[in-house]
Amino acid sequence: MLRDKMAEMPTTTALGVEVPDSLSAKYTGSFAYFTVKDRLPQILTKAVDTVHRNMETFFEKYGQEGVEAEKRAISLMSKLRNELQTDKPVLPLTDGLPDADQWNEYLEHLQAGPDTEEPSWFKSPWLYMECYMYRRIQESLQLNPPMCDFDVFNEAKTQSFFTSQQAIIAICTYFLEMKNKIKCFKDTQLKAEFLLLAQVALWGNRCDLSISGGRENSQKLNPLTSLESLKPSILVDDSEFVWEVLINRKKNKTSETTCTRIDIVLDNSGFELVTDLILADFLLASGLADVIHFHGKSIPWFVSDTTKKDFDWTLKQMQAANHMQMSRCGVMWEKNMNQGVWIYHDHLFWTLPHEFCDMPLVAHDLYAELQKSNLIFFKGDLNYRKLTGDRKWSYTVSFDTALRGFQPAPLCSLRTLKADIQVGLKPGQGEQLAASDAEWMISGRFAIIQFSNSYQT
Ligand SMILES: O=P(O)(O)OC[C@@]1(O)O[C@H](CO)[C@@H](O)[C@@H]1O
Ligand SMILES: [Mn+2]
Repeated sequence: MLRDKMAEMPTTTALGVEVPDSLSAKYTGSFAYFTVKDRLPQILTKAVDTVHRNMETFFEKYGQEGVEAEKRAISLMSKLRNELQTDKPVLPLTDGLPDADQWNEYLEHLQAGPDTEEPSWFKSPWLYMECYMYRRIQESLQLNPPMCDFDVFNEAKTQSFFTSQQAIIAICTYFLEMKNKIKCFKDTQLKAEFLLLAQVALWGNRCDLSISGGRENSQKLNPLTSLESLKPSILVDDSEFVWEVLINRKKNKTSETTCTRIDIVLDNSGFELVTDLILADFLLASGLADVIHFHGKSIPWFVSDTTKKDFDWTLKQMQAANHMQMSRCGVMWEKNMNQGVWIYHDHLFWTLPHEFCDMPLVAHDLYAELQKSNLIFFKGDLNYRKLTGDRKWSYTVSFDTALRGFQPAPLCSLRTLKADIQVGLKPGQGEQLAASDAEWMISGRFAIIQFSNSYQT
């Protein structure tokens, strides 16, 4: 039973460091508390409004049956909002989706845990409760066909793509001009371009619709013009180590058969996804990689996270754009997918509540898949929270310690800080930031490029 396995998870790290408590809304004043109290209800209200606004369309498409299904879905989401706001106990899932049992086993694990109280919104771990909310939104639709495939966040995601057009055009134009010369680049030039595109993908993570509570949050300005001024805001910059892994692998290639695989665990669709696709294209064009594996979400998640539908829509939208550079990128990227040098996965694990250190136990197939990678990029804040277990680590605990054995391959987090958790800082660095900017961990103004190479084969 998963519950028994989870119960065996050590409470100290391999280095004997006590594993701290999880972030939780039980800590009033924490970002978790503010999120559960204010932000999640806002996101839920927007989701209900979106379903409401589509009533007409549903009637045209599905007649009265569709309208009745919508009304039932709305009432389930409204009930969910009430449970959240009144700190009701967590309920098991009833929609019979393939992951429902794993969710319910996780709930049993919490119920059997040391806390005497029933798992609930303002008492249980923040990571669990926030993930659970998005899975309950899916349940409210799944239980009411033909709503099953309706994405309550689709409008916001597509809108975010369109309002980022100028920025997308700017980075596509830059990339294509650079790509035309790439075959003549020396390693120093390749390195400069890698560092630049990694930073574009890093700051692309600010375009996230969960932190904005579902409000518009796209990239309007050309991101290339602000990179230099943003460098001091990168609190941990391990990009040199990442570069070393890439260039050493390229230099030590013994034969054409040696295949370098890079994985990108995606985050938000829209502008951030385009920055990830440009980075992926560069890694292939530079010869630093031979194949890129993308990992997206299997259901609509944290408002703007990328699903397969979003990924495919973005490629189509790029190809159909009436701007040449966008369209040329879209055509190249569609070709990469068709030729199998870009591969898309959406394992159910990414939309479970688990910390990544549980992956070998809970999703051994995915862990084994990631062990085939030569380097894994994890985009964004939620992935960082899961990498580090969303726990109350002190700032100076090492990234490796916080990973608690999650080491499938060399890995790098590209994350703008939007939750009150950060490890791997220098002594005094966190305190200094807190003194100068009370919101340094939640505003998205700061970022990290954090690398771990202590993978275990
Ligand atoms: O993973 P992302 O898109 O970078 O950020 C997700 C996020 O907006 O949602 C949570 C707060 O609601 C935090 O993890 C973070 O602020
Ligand atoms: Mn996200």
